[in-house]
Amino acid sequence: MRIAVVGAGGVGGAYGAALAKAGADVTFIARGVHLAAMKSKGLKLESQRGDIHLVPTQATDDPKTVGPVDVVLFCVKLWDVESAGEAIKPMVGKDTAVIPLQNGVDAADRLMPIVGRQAVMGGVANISATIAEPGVIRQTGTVVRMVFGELDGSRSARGEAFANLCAQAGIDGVLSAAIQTELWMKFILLASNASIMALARLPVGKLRDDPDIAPWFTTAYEEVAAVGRAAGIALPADAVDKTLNFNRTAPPHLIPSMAVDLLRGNRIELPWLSGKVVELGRKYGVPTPTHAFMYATLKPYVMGKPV
Ligand SMILES: NC(=O)C1=CN([C@@H]2O[C@H](COP(=O)(O)OP(=O)(O)OC[C@H]3O[C@@H](n4cnc5c(N)ncnc54)[C@H](OP(=O)(O)O)[C@@H]3O)[C@@H](O)[C@H]2O)C=CC1
Ligand SMILES: CC(C)(CO)C(=O)C(=O)O
Repeated sequence: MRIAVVGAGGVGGAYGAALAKAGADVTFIARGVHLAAMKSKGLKLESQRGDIHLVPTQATDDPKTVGPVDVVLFCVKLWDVESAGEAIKPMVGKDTAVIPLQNGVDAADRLMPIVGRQAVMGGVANISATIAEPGVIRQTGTVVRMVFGELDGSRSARGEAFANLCAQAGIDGVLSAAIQTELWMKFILLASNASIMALARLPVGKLRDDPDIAPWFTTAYEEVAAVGRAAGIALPADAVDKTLNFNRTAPPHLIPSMAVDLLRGNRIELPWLSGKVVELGRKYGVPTPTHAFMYATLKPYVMGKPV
C-alpha cells in the first residue's frame, strides 16, 4: 500500500514511522530543517513502546514527484489545511483516500472543495507526540490509536485495507461507521482541555483534582456537547461523563499540543477549537460563556507570543 504522510510532525511522524516499519511504502511530505534532518539522518521516533529509526527515510517537499497514492495521512496544523490541501493534489488519484487527522471538527469540510468530496474520509488521532528536534519525534504515553471512516458511514474497501495495514503496524486502527460522532467526542475533550491547559500552562495531572479548577472541565465539556447536539450530531447521553472519565485516567503529564505550542511561543489552533465552539454556539443559539472567556483570553497568543 502506498502511503503519503503530509506533515511529518508529532502525529504524521509517529504514525508514518510505525507504518513504514511494518513494510508499507511510506513517503513523508515535509519541509525546512525537519526535512533536511530526515534526509541526512533518517526519521527517528522515540517512544516508550520502542524507538524506530527509519534509515533511509523516503521524504520530499514535492508531492508531484510522488504521484497518486492509496492513502494520504493529512497531518498538518489547522492553519495549513488549505495550503497543504492544494499541494497534495498530484497525489490524489481516482481511488485515493485522504484522511485528515487534525483536531477540531472542520478539516474534512475544508478539504473537500480542494481535493474532491470522494477522496476525503474522516479521521481522529489518539496519540500524543511532538517534534523534539529536527528529524526526531517524541511520543508521550503509549497510546497509538487512529479512528477513521467514510463520512457517509459506509464500510469501504479502502477503509478495510487501511485498517488491516494499521493492525500489521501495531496501530490500534478503528474503522468507524460514525466518524462524525467520534470527531465530536474528541472535540468535547480537546477543545476544552487545550484552552484550560494553555491558560494554566500545566498538564492534566496538575489541574484535574484541584477543587477550584475541576468544575471548569465539566462546564467546558457540557458547552461543547450542547453545541454538538444542536448541530445535529448523535452524541451518547453520557458523552460528558465518558469525557470526564477519560480525563480522570489520562497520564498525568499529558498536555494538549495547543498548550505545547503556546509554551513554545508558536501559533496556536485556538480559532478552530474554543473559537469554533463559540462560533457554532452563536450559530445554533447555544450559550458558551466558558469557551468565550477562554477564547478571548488566549486570543492574543493566536499568532505566537505577543511582542
Ligand atoms: N501532536 C499531537 O499530539 C496531536 C496533534 N493532533 C492534531 O494533529 C495536527 C498536527 O499536529 P502536530 O503533529 O502536532 O503538528 P506538527 O507541527 O508537529 O507537524 C506538522 C508538520 O507539518 C509541516 N507542514 C505544514 N504544511 C506543510 C506542507 N505544505 N508541506 C510539508 N510540510 C508541511 C509543518 O512544517 P512547519 O513546522 O515548517 O510548519 C510541521 O512539520 C493538528 O491539527 C493537531 O491538533 C491530534 C492529536 C494529537
Ligand atoms: C493527545 C491529546 C488528546 C492531548 O490532550 C491531543 O489530541 C493533542 O495533544 O492535541
